Amino acid sequence: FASSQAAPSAEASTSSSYSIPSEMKAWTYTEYGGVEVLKLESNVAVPQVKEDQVLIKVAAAALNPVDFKRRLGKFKATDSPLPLENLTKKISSDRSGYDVAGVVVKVGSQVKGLKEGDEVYGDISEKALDGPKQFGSLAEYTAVEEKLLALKPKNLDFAQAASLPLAIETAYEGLEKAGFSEGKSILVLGGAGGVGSLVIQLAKQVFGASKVAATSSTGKLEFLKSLGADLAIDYTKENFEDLPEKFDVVYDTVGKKNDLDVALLGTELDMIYVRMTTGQCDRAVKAVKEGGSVVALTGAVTPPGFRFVVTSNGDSLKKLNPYLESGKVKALVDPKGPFPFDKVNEAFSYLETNRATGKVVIYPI
Ligand SMILES: NC(=O)C1=CN([C@@H]2O[C@H](COP(=O)(O)OP(=O)(O)OC[C@H]3O[C@@H](n4cnc5c(N)ncnc54)[C@H](OP(=O)(O)O)[C@@H]3O)[C@@H](O)[C@H]2O)C=CC1
Ligand SMILES: CC[C@H]1OC(C)=C(O)C1=O
Repeated sequence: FASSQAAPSAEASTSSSYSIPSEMKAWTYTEYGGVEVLKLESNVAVPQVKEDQVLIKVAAAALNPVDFKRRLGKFKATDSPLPLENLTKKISSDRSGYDVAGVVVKVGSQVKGLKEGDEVYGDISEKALDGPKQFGSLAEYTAVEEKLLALKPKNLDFAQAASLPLAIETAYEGLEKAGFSEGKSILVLGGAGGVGSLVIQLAKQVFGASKVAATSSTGKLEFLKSLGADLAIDYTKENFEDLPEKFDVVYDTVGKKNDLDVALLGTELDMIYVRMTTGQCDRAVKAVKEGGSVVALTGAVTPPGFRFVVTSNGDSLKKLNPYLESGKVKALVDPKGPFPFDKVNEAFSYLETNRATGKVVIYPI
């Protein structure tokens, strides 16, 4: 079968004391579309490790919106090719899943800092959109460059660890790019989501924010405060940009509203019309102080806002591990999960409601 993996050279990987199969169970899709194109296949090729990679026996994975956006074909221009099915129905690769936590079972010949048996976590694709790996973490095994991984925090189980990488690296990278620092104030749009819930915590616990405000719907306001938000704003009742207080940084994790949100909210039509006709970034720039920064993760960007795409980096996780191991920063697994491996389609259906609280995790695998 065709595969993006070059045939590993003899010295690409060392032998392993673990017995590793040639095929595995993995979630895959061979065409773009909704959750209905997702299939749990049992004859997917186990990825070969390159010299700088380790093979991980996956214990847990987490879902991110980029997974379903890719599956819908939103990024096909820069995406890796779809998996191929050959005559004997072998599937070349599996695709979904960036976040992984598991055990190293094989190391490439150039790997220096990891060994078999290490418990690790990370985001497996260095560039989320620019040629992401053709295989993903929603599988029994996955291959990842050593530089993208860190040892799992000792106090976290695999499900908690898997919930973190892409979201915490996005939160951290956005705060860094915004020049956020001690004594500054921040407004987090989408404070209850995977990224927003970590922006609140990092701003408070790692960067030393003077004030953290955040938005969510009515039922999640206390959750925002439990994360460290000093001010929880109910977006179904007030527009944050109308508040007199302005902030040094506004971190927008919401971007454009989608129809589904309107359907769910369903009340105060005027408020919804306002929200529907203006993206959050248009509004975010009205809440930032002169000379402040507006971080945008998705959708149209209004100056002085800027948008970036997360870069996976194990060193960021290593830097944040002490905050996780001390409990200052908490991993947040959405209480509707974790979802077992055979329920990934249900997990995606839930994530795609845009209502997840913290992270949607797949465990056990
Ligand atoms: N550029 C990049 O590198 C990255 C981009 N992203 C993008 O950022 C966005 C957020 O990602 P992620 O946090 O994982 O998403 P989630 O699926 O976790 O977001 C769900 C959360 O969004 C909240 N929410 C929805 N609408 C609003 C609103 N109008 N105001 C306030 N909160 C709202 C919901 O709270 P409630 O139920 O109260 O509405 C819910 O808790 C996605 O579009 C994702 O694609 C994510 C990571 C990296
Ligand atoms: C351009 C934003 C895009 O990149 C990631 C990782 C997402 O989740 C997006 O929407």
